[in-house]
Amino acid sequence: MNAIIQCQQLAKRFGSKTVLQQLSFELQQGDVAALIGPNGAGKTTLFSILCGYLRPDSGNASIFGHKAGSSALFGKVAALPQDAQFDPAFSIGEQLDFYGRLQGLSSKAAREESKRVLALVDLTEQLQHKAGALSHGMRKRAAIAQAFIGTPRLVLLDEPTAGLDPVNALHIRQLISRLSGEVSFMISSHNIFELEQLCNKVLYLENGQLKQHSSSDTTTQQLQYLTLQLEQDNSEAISAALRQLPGLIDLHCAQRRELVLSYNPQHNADFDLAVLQCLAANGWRYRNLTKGQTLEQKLFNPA
Ligand SMILES: Nc1ncnc2c1ncn2[C@@H]1O[C@H](COP(=O)(O)OP(=O)(O)OP(=O)(O)O)[C@@H](O)[C@H]1O
Repeated sequence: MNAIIQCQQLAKRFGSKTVLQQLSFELQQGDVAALIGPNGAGKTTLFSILCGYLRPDSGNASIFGHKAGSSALFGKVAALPQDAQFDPAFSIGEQLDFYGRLQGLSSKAAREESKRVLALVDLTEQLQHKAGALSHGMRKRAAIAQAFIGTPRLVLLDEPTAGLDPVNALHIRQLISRLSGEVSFMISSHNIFELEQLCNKVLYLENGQLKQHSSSDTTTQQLQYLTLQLEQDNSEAISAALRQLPGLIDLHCAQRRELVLSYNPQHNADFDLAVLQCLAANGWRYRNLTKGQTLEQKLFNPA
């Protein structure tokens, strides 16, 4: 097996707060791996260590056999940081050219590369546009394009579809799926549904610890889903209470007044009942609670 990422006993603290604890896992060539976990679980910290932006306090992280962040990985590993931004003063093309030049391309080759990666995310027309003239979704797609400059063999994407509408999110998933034959991916997201469609491996982080590390064949297929439509704008309070329920794997706000929960019925066979009991105990009214596929899956993957 060709390991692309090997982490052994990785640990990281910020001051007195332990953010990652004794994290050990391996990803193989061709894997599309999901990194999931609640807010503050340590996903971005792990990404930052893998990218070489942060050093672990102890343990090892290696990529293609080299220490994370080492110069041997230059051009082989690319990342989309969670809050990637473009400079509003320059055009998208100029900024992508700059990243291409940093990778050693000539001006002409960098311009061709900028066009190629913008075409991947359907932004060919926006080459000359400044970032400020693009919608949030377009800026996000341009940032994803930046991660594909050159020929990276591993791409780390932190929340690649956050803030995108369902159609744009679908385009990004299709792009990842199309490229996954040539490139290995590690993707962090709160949207477990998209990860289920894309990923063959799941890393579940909670409080800086790896709770599950397994193939999606054996993990996500065991998961069940609930969509909870609320009567009022009290999703934050309800989410906080539901996150305490045993068996919960992920919870996200799919849209205003709609929460989507995934859970492992092997950990809690009566999870749906527990949700109803929690709502009743707090006097929270809801409009609808459904089991199964999301609207997005029904709309875009009717088969
Ligand atoms: N530079 C820092 N200094 C101090 N604490 C930090 C720093 N970066 C992250 N943390 C803390 O480390 C913990 C993990 O943060 P991290 O951003 O890795 O979580 P996450 O899983 O990516 O969260 P989210 O899903 O909200 O993006 C949090 O408690 C956060 O407050």
